[in-house]
Amino acid sequence: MSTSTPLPGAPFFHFHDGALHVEQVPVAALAREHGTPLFVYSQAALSAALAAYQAGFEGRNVSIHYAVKANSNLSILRFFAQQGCGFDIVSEGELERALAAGATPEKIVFSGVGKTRHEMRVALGYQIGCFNIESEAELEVLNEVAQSLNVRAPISLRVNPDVDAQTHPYISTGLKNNKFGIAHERALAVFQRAAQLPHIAVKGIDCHIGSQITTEAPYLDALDRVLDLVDAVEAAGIPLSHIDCGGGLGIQYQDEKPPVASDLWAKMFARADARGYGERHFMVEPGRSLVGNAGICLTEVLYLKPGEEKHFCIVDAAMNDLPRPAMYQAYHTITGVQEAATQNLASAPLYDVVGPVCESGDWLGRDRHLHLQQGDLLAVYSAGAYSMSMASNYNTRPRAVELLVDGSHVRVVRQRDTLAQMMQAEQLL
Ligand SMILES: Cc1ncc(COP(=O)(O)O)c(C=O)c1O
Ligand SMILES: N[C@@H](CCCC[NH3+])C(=O)O
Repeated sequence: MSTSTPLPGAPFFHFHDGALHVEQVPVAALAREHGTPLFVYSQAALSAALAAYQAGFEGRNVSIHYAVKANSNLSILRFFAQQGCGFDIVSEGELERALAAGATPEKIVFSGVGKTRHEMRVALGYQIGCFNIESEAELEVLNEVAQSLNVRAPISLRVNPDVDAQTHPYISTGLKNNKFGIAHERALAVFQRAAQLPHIAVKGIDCHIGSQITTEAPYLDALDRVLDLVDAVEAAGIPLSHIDCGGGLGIQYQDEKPPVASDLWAKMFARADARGYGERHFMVEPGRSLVGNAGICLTEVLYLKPGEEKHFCIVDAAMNDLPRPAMYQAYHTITGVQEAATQNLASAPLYDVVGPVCESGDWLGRDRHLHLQQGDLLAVYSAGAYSMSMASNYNTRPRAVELLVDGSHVRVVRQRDTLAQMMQAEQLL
C-alpha cells in the first residue's frame, strides 16, 4: 500500500512497530484469540465521525438520527444512544433493536417504503417521533391505523427532489424513477391531504437522495428543492417544524475525497441562512459516514492458487460476511497486517481475493498486488457499514464475531453464530 493514501479509518487503524493496530491493540492478537473472519470496530473512530457532524452543528438546532441499517449491532447503537443520538429505522426489528439499546422513542424516525400496519401499530404504541411517509397510499393507511388506536401519527413527507446523487445506481434514491419518496410535483397536494387527515399531525419534510455521496453539489441542490417546497407548503398554511436532510454522506474506500461533515454543513447552513431557514430544526440520518471507516474485517489466507492469467488468494471471509463487492462491485482496501507486506507492492503478484462461497461473484478484491503466504492475515477496510448488517448465513456459514475496541480495552459485542443456532428455527419433518 503506498503511504501517500492513508488507510481508510486512519489514525484509528494504523501500523505501529510494523504491525497493524486498532487503537492500541494489535489485530493479530485479536485474530488469534477470536478466530477469523472477525470484525473489529474502533470506538474512537465512532466518536471522531460523530464529532465531525457535531462540529458542523454548533449553535444550530440539529438532531442526529443514526441510520440503524448501516450497522445494527446493539453495542454500536448503545454508543450512539449514549451520545444523545436518535435513530432512523426501517422495520420493527430495527425499532426493537434501537429501544433495546436505550433509544429514546421520541428521537426515532421511521423511514421505508413498505411499512406494514403491524409495524405502524407497534411504532405508534411506543410513541416514536416521526414517520417518514413515502407514498400517498401509506399516508392513508397510517391515518387509519392511528384512528384505530385513537392517536395522531406525527409525520413528515419524504419528497423525491429528483437530483442526481452521482453514486452507484443501486444506492441512488433521489431520482424520479426510484421507488423512494413522493414526487416533487405531487408533494404540495399530499401535504394538503395530510393536513386534513384527522389522525395525522404534519411535522416536517424529509429527503434522502442516496448513499456514498462524495460531492457537496447534490446536497445543496436537494436542499434548494426542499426549501422551495417548504416555501410553498407554508404559504398554503401548513407549518413545518423540521427539515430532515437524510443521510448519504460517503466515506473513503479507495481514493474518494468526500466532504467532511462539518464543511458540508457549513455550506448547507449558509444556504439555509440565505433563504431564511437557518434557525429551523434540521434533522440528519447518517449511517455509513458514522460507522463505515470505524471497522475492519480480519480474514485468514487459506490457500494461494496460482493461475495462468491471474492468481487467486482464497480467504476465510466471503460474500456472506462482506456482500458489497459482490452486490455493487464495491472496492474495499485490503492489506496484510504486517507493514512489511504492504511495501513495494508494484513488484508483488496480482491476486483476486476470493471467499469460499460457491459463487463466481464471491470476491472481496480484484487485481490486487499483495505479498502473501498461506496462513497470513489480511485486513479488509471500511467494513463498519453495510457489512455485518447485510451479512447472511449463505452456504450455512456462521456470521462473524464482532469486537469493539476502546483504547486498549477489547469487548466482544457479538459472538460467532453456532451451527445449532443456524438450524434452530427449522423443522425436521
Ligand atoms: C431514509 C434513509 N436514511 C438514511 C440512510 C443512511 O444512508 P447512509 O448510510 O448512506 O448515510 C438511508 C440509506 O441510504 C436511507 O434510506
Ligand atoms: N447497502 C448499500 C447502501 C444502502 C443504503 C440504504 N439506503 C451499500 O453498501 O453501499
